[in-house]
Amino acid sequence: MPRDSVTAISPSEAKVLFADLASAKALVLAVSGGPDSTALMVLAARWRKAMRKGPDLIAITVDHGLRAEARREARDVARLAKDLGLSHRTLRWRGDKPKAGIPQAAREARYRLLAQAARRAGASHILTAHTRDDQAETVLIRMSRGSGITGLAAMQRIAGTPGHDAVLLVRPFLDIAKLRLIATLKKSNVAFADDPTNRDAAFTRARLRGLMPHLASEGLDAARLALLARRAGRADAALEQIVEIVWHGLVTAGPGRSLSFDAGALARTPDEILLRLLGRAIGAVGIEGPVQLAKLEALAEALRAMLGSGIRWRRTLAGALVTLQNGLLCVETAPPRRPGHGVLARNALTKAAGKRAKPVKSR
Ligand SMILES: Nc1ncnc2c1ncn2[C@@H]1O[C@H](COP(=O)(O)OP(=O)(O)OP(=O)(O)O)[C@@H](O)[C@H]1O
Repeated sequence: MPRDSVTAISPSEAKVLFADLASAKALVLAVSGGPDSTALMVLAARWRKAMRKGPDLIAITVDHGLRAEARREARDVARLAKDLGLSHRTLRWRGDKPKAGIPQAAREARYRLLAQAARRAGASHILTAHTRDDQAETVLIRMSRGSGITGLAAMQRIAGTPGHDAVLLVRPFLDIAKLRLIATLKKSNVAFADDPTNRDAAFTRARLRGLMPHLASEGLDAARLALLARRAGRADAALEQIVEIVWHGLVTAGPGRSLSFDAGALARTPDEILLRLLGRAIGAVGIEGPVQLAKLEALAEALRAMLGSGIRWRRTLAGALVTLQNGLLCVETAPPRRPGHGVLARNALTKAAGKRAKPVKSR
């Protein structure tokens, strides 16, 4: 990174970063106590102080109960919040912790607690301190999984809070280098916590973070990866808009929650659009959650081969039944599995459909 770009964030720059939030009633700041979120708290507090009227700011720290130091770090955040004139609460993740998949479970618990706190405070938005470096790592993770355009678009500045869509999640620092946030804290002599799990090679993200300097020496630095995300995001938004128009032109609501499409029109639709139409339809009527991209691709490919053949064709995916007959593609909720047959019935159904049952998120 060029030396001149490692400058502290100025008050006028912070004003631009938070500008669209000025009319909110209240905002929750998600503050772990690490450098990024400590900078979020400091900059948001100064921004608010400079305004006569503006949102109430509530800093929230989630103690996941996973590290001994977490309690002390939460107390340090509380102390700094008080110095900055902000209200602060520490919320604890109670109950049994899973043996595997701790980062994902902690993340879900964190967003649940933050969304609850936001609702209680009448806050429309939760602000996190994700930086351009986090965005770059997310792009690398998605690349390693062979993600499509939607996945490569990585994180958005504003999106629904995962699992709690009614509260918006805002990432004002998504285009800001982490080093600039550290420079901001150093300039103001504000201390922050160091979480060693950020360097723990047991986690994919930490391992990819370790690769960043090597990739940067070949030109694949955080700025380039974030640029890729932005361009993918632009293409993804355009595709979604086209899909929206095509959807309304092609879809007919049938009995129950069923949806049908003219097979001839689908046959003329480009692969990416056909894929997204199918994904939407299955997402709307399926009862087993989001569908994995690779499974959707396999279904769309099989369907493409049958469109126009005149042959009756059926598949189930993610709790949706997809039927092609009489020139129509119908997508409806799959019939319930027979009670008492558990795994056997499930396997028989999915084997017949040539699919594995458990869907996971599509990217
Ligand atoms: N314990 C915590 N308490 C409050 N906020 C937190 C906590 N941990 C993380 N955050 C918020 O989430 C942001 C991202 O943190 P981190 O990158 O560690 O989380 P993550 O699990 O990768 O999040 P995501 O999955 O949403 O990318 C932080 O900048 C901070 O705003």
